[in-house]
Amino acid sequence: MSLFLVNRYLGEEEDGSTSKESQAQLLLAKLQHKAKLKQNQDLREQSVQHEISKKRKGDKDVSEEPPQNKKKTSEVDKRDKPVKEKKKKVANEKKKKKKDQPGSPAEGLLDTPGTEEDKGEDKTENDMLQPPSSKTSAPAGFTVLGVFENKPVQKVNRVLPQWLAQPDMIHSDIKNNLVPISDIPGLSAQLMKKLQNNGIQHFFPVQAEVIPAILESTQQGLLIGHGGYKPRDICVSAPTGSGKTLAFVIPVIQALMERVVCEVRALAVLPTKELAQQVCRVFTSYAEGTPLKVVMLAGQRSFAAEQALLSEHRAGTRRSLADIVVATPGRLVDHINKNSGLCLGQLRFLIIDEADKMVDSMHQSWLSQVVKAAYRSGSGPEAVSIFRRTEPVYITAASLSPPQMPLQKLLFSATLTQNPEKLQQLGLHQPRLFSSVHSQSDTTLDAPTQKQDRFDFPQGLTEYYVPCTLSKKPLLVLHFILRMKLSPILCFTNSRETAHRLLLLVQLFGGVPAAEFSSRLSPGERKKTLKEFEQGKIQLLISTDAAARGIDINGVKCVVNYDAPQYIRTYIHRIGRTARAGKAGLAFTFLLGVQEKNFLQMVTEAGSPGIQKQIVKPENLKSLEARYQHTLQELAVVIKEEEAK
Ligand SMILES: Nc1ncnc2c1ncn2[C@@H]1O[C@H](COP(=O)(O)OP(=O)(O)OP(=O)(O)O)[C@@H](O)[C@H]1O
Repeated sequence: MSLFLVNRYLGEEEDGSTSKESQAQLLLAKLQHKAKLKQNQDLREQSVQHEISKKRKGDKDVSEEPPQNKKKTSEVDKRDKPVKEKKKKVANEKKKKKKDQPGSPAEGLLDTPGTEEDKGEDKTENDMLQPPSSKTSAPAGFTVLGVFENKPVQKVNRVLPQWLAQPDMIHSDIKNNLVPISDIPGLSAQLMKKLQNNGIQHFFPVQAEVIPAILESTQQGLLIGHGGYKPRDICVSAPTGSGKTLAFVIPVIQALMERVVCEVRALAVLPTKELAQQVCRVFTSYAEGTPLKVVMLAGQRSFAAEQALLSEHRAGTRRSLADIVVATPGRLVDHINKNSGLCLGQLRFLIIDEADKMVDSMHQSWLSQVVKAAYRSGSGPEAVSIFRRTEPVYITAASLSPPQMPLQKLLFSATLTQNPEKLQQLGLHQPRLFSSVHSQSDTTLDAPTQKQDRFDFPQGLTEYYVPCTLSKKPLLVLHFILRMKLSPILCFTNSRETAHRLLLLVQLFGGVPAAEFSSRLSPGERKKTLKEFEQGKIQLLISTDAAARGIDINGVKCVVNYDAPQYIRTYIHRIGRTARAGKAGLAFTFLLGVQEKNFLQMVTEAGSPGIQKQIVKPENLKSLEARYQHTLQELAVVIKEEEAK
């Protein structure tokens, strides 16, 4: 039995009682009647047509009469003429009127609909070449297909992700935004005492913002994030010398200081040995008096020595000897691959300092190796405990539900990239950005005008550029140090050869304790040189970009860019070696004529508060000139001797 009754239309029902057969017959009869009526009508039309054509034939016969009869017809024509002329006149007037109308075909725009006759007469050769569509006006409310207009294409704006577009703002004015250390919740009395002993009574703005944010993510202890969720990763972009190091050292020490078992729970990765040493020193200083142990993996010691510092094996079991590891990426990867004593299975904080530089070195795939090691599940009882963790692929309710120890990334830089594609390589989890750059709070970046990222410059810095020629550059350095007494000066060159030759020249000239800092020196020699510069034994340090990033040398009054830096990031890090911690500092950049325009544009676009022109008059250099020329000759000899070696 069917579930539905399907009603079919069977024609109009005259009587509900009529059977289906009689209905069909009635329908058929109706149709036949209609067909007959149509047939009759056709026949009537045909006979009318026939009559008309017969009549026309008769007319034609008359027109084809011999000429004598034509006069008659012409008279008929004459009689008809005024009527015809009248018609023509009306038609012409119509045409004229149409031409005068704005938007008429005369202006090459749309046709107004006219009679067939009009159309035929108006058609010119040009009109015939026009595509038919352009000659037809569109009835109101309809779009004419096939008519293509040149519409301006809308510009596509790059839209920054919310977290990048709307960061937590950090004051760039250090001096007027100091926060007493006691105002920051969650710091132990022991750590506060340590800070005070190190002469720190107040936190700088970046520290006041970032320390509580990191501590908040550890409120539930180290094993589980806030509310059971994985904590948000943190990115910090703040000027050079604004105190970013303590912004991660203090909360990490605070979070780990009550740990029971020693395991590597914090790993700080830095691009150079010198920076790793510097950060390791700060960690060690604040870990003093706590059970925490800090180990550096930067190739300062032999691999075996570093191995011994990391862990020991007793009765067949591994025991970690490090809570905090500070490393360079290359050496770290070596230990991950070759040293079973390094276990990152319980890593809680991954600190990436100079993060933009570290993103650039991502081709070495150090980060993926660290993350892989951190999520490698152990084989012991850990494998089934809370310490087991799986690398989240997609964030879903299911992937977030099993509680597991979180791995939180903390990124720091003075020139953190705003390029989401670059940042994506870091695999950040719901990142939160702290930034002192105000100019890009807008959510959209106008791609063509926004050529480069904008950065915040140190508050106490004054920037100058010095127009000069190639041959006068060394003389200018001597003038700055001997006549203007701007020492200690940190002078940057673009190559280690230039650094070395400039040092030879300054040494030959005499009167200035100087040294070089580049890859020509061994790590030990570099360490010694930095120490002597800091102690004031060296007044002029001539360096490659090896000392451009992160190096914190107390009391550098002046930075000189002997060679103009090619990239804005390099410039910002170089000049950031002075004017640190809210102090004053000077930066001079020597510019050749051809470099001026591009360099000044680069610096202005990056958000420099203003770079001033400093002209050194030739007469100011005169007193040094004769000795300088003599020294140049001596230099040529010395270089020849060096090359001969
Ligand atoms: N709260 C503070 N009070 C006084 N001095 C501080 C404070 N915090 C940091 N400093 C000092 O400021 C100097 C710069 O700090 P730090 O090296 O951390 O800067 P940074 O932001 O990491 O700079 P860069 O981007 O160049 O690496 C250091 O000498 C440090 O000891």
